[in-house]
Amino acid sequence: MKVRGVRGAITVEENTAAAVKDATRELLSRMMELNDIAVEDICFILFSATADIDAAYPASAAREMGLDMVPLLDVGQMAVQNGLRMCIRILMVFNTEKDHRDIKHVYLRGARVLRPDLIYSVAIDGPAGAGKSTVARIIADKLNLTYVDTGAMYRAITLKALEKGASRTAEIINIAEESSIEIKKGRIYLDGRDVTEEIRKPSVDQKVSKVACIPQVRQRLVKLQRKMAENYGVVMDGRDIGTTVLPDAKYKFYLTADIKVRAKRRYDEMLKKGIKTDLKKVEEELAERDRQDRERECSPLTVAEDAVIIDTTDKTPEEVVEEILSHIKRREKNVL
Ligand SMILES: Nc1ncnc2c1ncn2[C@@H]1O[C@H](COP(=O)(O)OP(=O)(O)O)[C@@H](O)[C@H]1O
Ligand SMILES: Nc1ccn([C@@H]2O[C@H](COP(=O)(O)OP(=O)(O)O)[C@@H](O)[C@H]2O)c(=O)n1
Repeated sequence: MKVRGVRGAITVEENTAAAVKDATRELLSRMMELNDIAVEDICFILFSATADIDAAYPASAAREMGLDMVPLLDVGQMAVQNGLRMCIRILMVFNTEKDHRDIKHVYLRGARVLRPDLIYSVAIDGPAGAGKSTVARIIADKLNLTYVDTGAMYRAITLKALEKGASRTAEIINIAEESSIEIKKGRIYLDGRDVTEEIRKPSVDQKVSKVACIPQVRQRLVKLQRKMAENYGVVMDGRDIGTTVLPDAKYKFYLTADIKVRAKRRYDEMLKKGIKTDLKKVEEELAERDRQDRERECSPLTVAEDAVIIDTTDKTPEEVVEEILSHIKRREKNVL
């Protein structure tokens, strides 16, 4: 095992013990979760706070989280003219097998401005089967960003509506408003239940675009999606990311491919999962879903003005990833 360090920072809105402890807990949990750090792997943790924070020691929140066997030290942050105010910084040193390039440093809330080179958003939109999720996952991994599959969120609401036999718009809106949806380590949780596989069922495929047409459902999910991108650097894929969810995303891509090729990809995927189907039927369903996604009134599938369009018809996923990374590398110096 090697000894490595991970950095993090977060801002607080007010100088109260509750705000300091809340922020410290949020930051520490996120640093440990993203880097697979167990308590027994931590060597020590240093905390600093700017001079405008004196309501509580950040380390006291760590102790309350069960890190009382870990050496902890609070120090005052050096004051620099016009430096970020109300900020808590953390340096955690721990044992790991990871390469230092794979360490995910975490900058939350107002502290994002400290490392714009690490924390930015990539939006990937396009129709079904264009290859969005395949490449988004790889890109997120290579850039140390968090992958957010927004289609999975619409699918989760659709799954719950099917399970509850809810078909009226008002009932579906209610489900969207009362449900908890979380994405952790590439898996999607609906009210705490892992539904990653279930949301890919053909019955969900058939209904999801209808659910996604309901403006109130979109409002609720877009709010959650923006919150995720506010807190972490993300690669987010969907239909309206570059146009509506993250219109200020630093990078925007629109993937497309011939409908016959997209249908064949989806058909092969289903065969692999042991789902017997008919290629023509898959193509018809895909075309119908595209139609509903393009024609709906609320945030339809369109190309953002500033998106780079990539036709993946004759490209392998590796070629698409290379093309996307070549655009990003022009502006980001840390990308290999
Ligand atoms: N460029 C590509 N060439 C060939 N197959 C691909 C390509 N991109 C994705 N695939 C395959 O096509 C299927 C659909 O891709 P996916 O990434 O799920 O598309 P989307 O997220 O746009 O719906 C997957 O089985 C994936 O392995
Ligand atoms: N940002 C998004 C993402 C998905 N969706 C809807 O959710 C459906 C499923 O999205 P998905 O990305 O899982 O679909 P696939 O392309 O993977 O089949 C889409 O057909 C859209 O109707 C949306 O409206 N807006």
